[in-house]
Amino acid sequence: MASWILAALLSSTLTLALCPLFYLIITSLKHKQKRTPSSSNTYIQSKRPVLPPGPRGFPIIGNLHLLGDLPHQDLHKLSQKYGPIMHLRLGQVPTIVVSSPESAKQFLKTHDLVFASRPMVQSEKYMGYNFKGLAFSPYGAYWRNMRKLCTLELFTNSKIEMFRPMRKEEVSSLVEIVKGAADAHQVVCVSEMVGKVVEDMTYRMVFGCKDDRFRFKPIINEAMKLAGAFNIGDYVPFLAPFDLQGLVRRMKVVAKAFDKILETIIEEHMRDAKDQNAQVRDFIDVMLSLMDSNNYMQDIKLNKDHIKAIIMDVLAAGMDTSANVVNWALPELLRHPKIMKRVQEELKQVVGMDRMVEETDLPKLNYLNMVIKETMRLHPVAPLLLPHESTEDITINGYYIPKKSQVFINVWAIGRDPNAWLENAEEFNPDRFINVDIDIYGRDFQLIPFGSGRRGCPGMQLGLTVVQLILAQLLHCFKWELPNDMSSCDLDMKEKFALAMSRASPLLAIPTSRINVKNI
Ligand code: HEM
Repeated sequence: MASWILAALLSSTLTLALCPLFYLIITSLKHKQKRTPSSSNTYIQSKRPVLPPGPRGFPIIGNLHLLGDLPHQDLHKLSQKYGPIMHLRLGQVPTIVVSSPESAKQFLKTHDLVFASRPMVQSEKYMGYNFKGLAFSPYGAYWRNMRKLCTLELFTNSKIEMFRPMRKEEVSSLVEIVKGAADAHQVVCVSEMVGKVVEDMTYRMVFGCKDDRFRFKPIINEAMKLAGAFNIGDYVPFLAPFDLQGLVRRMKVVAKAFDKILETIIEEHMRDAKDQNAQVRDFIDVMLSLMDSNNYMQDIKLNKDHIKAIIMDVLAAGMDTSANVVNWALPELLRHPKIMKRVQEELKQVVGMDRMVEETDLPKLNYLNMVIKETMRLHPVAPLLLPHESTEDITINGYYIPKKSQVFINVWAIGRDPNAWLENAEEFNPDRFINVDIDIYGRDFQLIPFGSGRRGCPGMQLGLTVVQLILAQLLHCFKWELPNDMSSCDLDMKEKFALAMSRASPLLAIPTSRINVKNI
């Protein structure tokens, strides 16, 4: 971070003409005029709405220097000083950080419509077919149509149901591989195996198969890295043409590689669709069938680029998110053996010891579902959600929020808010949900790992089904221990920030078979 800020400063001093600098200084001064001193009371008492409190910034970079490798944690610390609605300037972009359940409700429910847009970032321009995807499209008719397409055609309950046999097959292959390792007393890389099974499930849903030609993972990993990076071109727009970090160059490489594979796959699907007996098997078939039909997509004639952009979103949004939840839950259970034992007792009661878990068992696994909630409270895979953007000036709690402010909802901080989670907010304790009516679907603002409101996750049900099934199966079929006599206190729980936050180091563990092996 520091190196590219320095690079930006140096090159801006050396290469920029005077005009943009004057413009910047004047813009900075305008921002400062709207600010008042740093006590939050002063803000509320003032008659004219003022920006929320926040740290002072430097010209050009604003407060960018305050964000390190784990920006959600840096913003959490700052919000402890400046309050639950805080203002920063990241480069030239006014940014609001929201860090309490009550204020999140104001942004995502009371004023949902005003904050339903997304900032127009370079990654989406270059890798998202010029804003044709769903996740990073600005709010408007296009986004509404694409959202309808996804919720009415792709992520429906009937589609989730249609892919149930496929999920069963994939989880059974995972169990077989782990069983092989258990029989040989081998250490397995849980993170890698879970990542692979979610990846294969996603390919089969989107493309109808998991052909080795379609190994998108390295491309998606690079795309996620680029989309999650703080790109100076987004924050100091007049520096965008210089591509100081070389990110745009890499985005173009990703876009080209992705497009080449997708073009082949879509062409193959189009050829197959000409067959009279062709069936709709996967997401591409569904979208191709909408290309020629008169449908609800007013004014939008669906073409290949729309389909490719939606596929990019589904691969990026669907794979790492679900895998990361499982990869945070298992180490928490290894660190808390009593909780692990309780989950396994529940599995024994509900499923029995002579068969594997079926999806019909999942709603009955109450304690497992509490473990998942608790995991997502402490380890939300999108700790700042995706950035929202305001479409008009608005005043909230007496604070002026300018149009085109970027808004981060810090769900990582909200999950640790001691006012919302009274007892030992930092402690992993699923029992806190016993007889407590807090759900995970966006209704209760102290727990919103899928966001809430118009931009909330449309793949939530699908993601949760995958998480529950894999976790239940791994815990039912196997006992788990840490390798090399490692104690649970030594388990590294460091985070790696990205669009989907993962563990910094992969989880290694030793499985031992737990249920009657003949029935695996
Ligand atoms: C456990 C797994 C998942 C988690 C934790 C998760 C979380 C999220 C979050 C936090 C957002 C942003 C909400 C906001 O900005 O307010 C989001 C958006 C989105 N998610 Fe998910 N997600 C998961 C699984 C999935 C799956 C499986 C899919 C699709 C296959 C998916 C598709 C999307 C899309 C398309 C958006 C953008 C929605 C929009 O901007 O309108 N997600 N997700």
